[in-house]
Amino acid sequence: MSKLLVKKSGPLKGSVRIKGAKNSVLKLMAASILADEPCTIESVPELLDVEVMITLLESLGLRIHYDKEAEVIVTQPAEKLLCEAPYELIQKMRASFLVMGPLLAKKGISKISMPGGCAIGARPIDLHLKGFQALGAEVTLGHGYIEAKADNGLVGAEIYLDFPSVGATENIMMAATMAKGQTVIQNAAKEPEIIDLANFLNEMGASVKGAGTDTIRVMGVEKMTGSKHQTIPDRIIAATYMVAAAITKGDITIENVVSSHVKPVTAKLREMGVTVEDDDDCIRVISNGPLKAVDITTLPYPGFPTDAQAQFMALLATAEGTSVINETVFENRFRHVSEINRMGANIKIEGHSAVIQGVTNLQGAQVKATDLRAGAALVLAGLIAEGETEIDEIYHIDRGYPQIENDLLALGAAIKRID
Ligand SMILES: CC(=O)N[C@H]1[C@@H](OP(=O)(O)OP(=O)(O)OC[C@H]2O[C@@H](n3ccc(=O)[nH]c3=O)[C@H](O)[C@@H]2O)O[C@H](CO)[C@@H](O)[C@@H]1O
Ligand SMILES: C=C(OP(=O)(O)O)C(=O)O
Repeated sequence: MSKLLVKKSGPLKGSVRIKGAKNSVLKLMAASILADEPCTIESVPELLDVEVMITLLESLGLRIHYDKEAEVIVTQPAEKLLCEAPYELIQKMRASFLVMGPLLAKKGISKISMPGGCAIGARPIDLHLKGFQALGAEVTLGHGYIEAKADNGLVGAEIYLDFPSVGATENIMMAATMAKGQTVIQNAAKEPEIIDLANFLNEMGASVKGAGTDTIRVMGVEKMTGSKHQTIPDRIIAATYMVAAAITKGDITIENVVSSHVKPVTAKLREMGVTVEDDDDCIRVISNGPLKAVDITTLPYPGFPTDAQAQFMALLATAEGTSVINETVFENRFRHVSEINRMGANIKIEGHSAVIQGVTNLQGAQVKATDLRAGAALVLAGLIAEGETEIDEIYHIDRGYPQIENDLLALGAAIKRID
């Protein structure tokens, strides 16, 4: 199994270009199920999760061509679209569940393995299912599978989400594209990835209005065509490299980023005493003084992203003073705490909060990535820890960072992958 070896690296310097967002591209790929014609998706990063989605779509009958060099995926509609997604694929990646909405819209039936909990929490799918039921689907559970069926097709409805779930908003939005009449999703998630998906759906002939606000209106259409779409840049990878600059007292320019997507991250770095210069699509992060402790509460967008929480935990581990991180999005997203503490940090968990007492330095240790962003946090901590840090179970990191070591090497980090 591969590992990453990270050595104390000194200030990282230079520029890095951000690739397409994992959390957007997986949904765009799922949405291509709806099209009667080929779809072209650009800026597709080379990630494990993308491979899983390709396998899943192929298992449903779509034909996929992925040009990794050009970062382009072309999807061809299935001659006979199947509607069942097995456990093997769903358990590998939660975003697999996002094929349910499009399948239901297109075929009137879909049978998907129930996704289990994962390293960051139980992650139920009740809001997705309530949405499908409101659209007229009959939902049954049995033998570990969820079957949703609408013999006479879906019918538009008003749906209020108890929580602005990203996945539920996306799944319901896709299901509603071909329902009869209008669907209104209230308390919808407002993440940039939702807007990207809505734009793609509209380019395919759907009528989705209000994405990016808390009320999304979808007017059903009869048919969806092909489309060509460029994926938005990955705001969480951008945030990770912003932290890399801050933690190593470096100077990194991040290119191909939408600055407004990382505002909460920029604000927290500035509060810590880091200089952040931002243009619309480029951010320079310069860090040379001491880092101040700050408090952070994760929230749905435009709040501070839970997907950047672990990386900030690594950063705050050596800030001056005591910081508190409140995790409000997932109920169990602190598994990285014990790993960062193995490196000499002083972090205590109190319910949904982590109290971080800054220490003067970290020490390299053998640690393991417990989930994707936890892994990224350990890489960041390894960059400033005395000696060498050996990170195991890095397949988690490969789910969401295309060859993280190459980006960091180019910025001057001492990092290598070993088998
Ligand atoms: C592939 C992808 O895009 N993943 C992102 C997506 O995950 P995902 O779409 O799974 O996240 P959600 O916004 O749905 O989940 C947020 C919270 O709502 C709860 N919930 C969700 C659905 C539901 O039916 N019932 C329910 O209780 C979840 O357990 C969690 O506590 O948004 C999260 C929140 O920004 C990010 O951390 C993930 O990186
Ligand atoms: C939690 C994440 O992804 P997923 O929802 O695919 O587990 C993430 O991207 O940080």
